[in-house]
Amino acid sequence: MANFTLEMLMTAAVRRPLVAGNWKMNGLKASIGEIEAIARACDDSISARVDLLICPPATLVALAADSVGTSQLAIGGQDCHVKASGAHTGDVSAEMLADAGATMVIVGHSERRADHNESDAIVRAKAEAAWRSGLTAIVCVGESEAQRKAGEHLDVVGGQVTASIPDGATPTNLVVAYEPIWAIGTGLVPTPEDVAEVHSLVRAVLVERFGEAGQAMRILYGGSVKPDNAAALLGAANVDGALVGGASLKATDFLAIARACP
Ligand SMILES: O=C(CO)COP(=O)(O)O
Repeated sequence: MANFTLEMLMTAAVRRPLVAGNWKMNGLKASIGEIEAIARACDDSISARVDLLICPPATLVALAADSVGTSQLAIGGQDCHVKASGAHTGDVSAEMLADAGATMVIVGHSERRADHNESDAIVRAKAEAAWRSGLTAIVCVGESEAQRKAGEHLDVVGGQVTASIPDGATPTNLVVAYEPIWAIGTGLVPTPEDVAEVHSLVRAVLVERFGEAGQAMRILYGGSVKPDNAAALLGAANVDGALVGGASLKATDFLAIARACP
């Protein structure tokens, strides 16, 4: 029991929360003021305990990275190609995102898996591409509503974590985001107990594969996180931050979620 308590204290100290905003296909140059407002707020007490990241559309990554300057707000991409360059019209590589000033990239978001037929193997290759360019990969996993109703959520998420994360993951180059598909953009949220159940499973899979390093890897929750439910969701066991969609488009809402980190 004493060991267990010590371990929990140590891991709590190691895992600094990350609150990340995924702007999806939203945002024009005129929206950069929201990112600047978040960057300014980063200079206060928030940045002392929480890492903040905004992933704008690819068209705004360079502008956003320039705008945040030396503040503590990081800028990321929402997807990357598996290759660094080549004949892939319309795609963006991890190398290009890094060149534009990004330090992280989301891979395997359920909208990419659904809209672009991305398999676990492709997501894994994208995470490797991210690492080759020095980016941290935020690997997304999550079950559908039908899978949840059938009681398959743990099997589905465990399988995705195993198959989507490459060998060589570390607490620095990998973040996992659990985003139940049925909670994205719907206003439906799992209970903190339901979130803790899945995050504990993800933690166990990471520790089994990566040993002690798995204890230090961050696992974010995403899906209808708002200022009024953030404290409860972020307080659940093994939740190390949030991946926020709609509520990240407004600096005030995003910052309220960041401040709700325990
Ligand atoms: O998909 C999400 C973040 O990647 C979650 O989106 P919402 O916060 O809008 O539900």
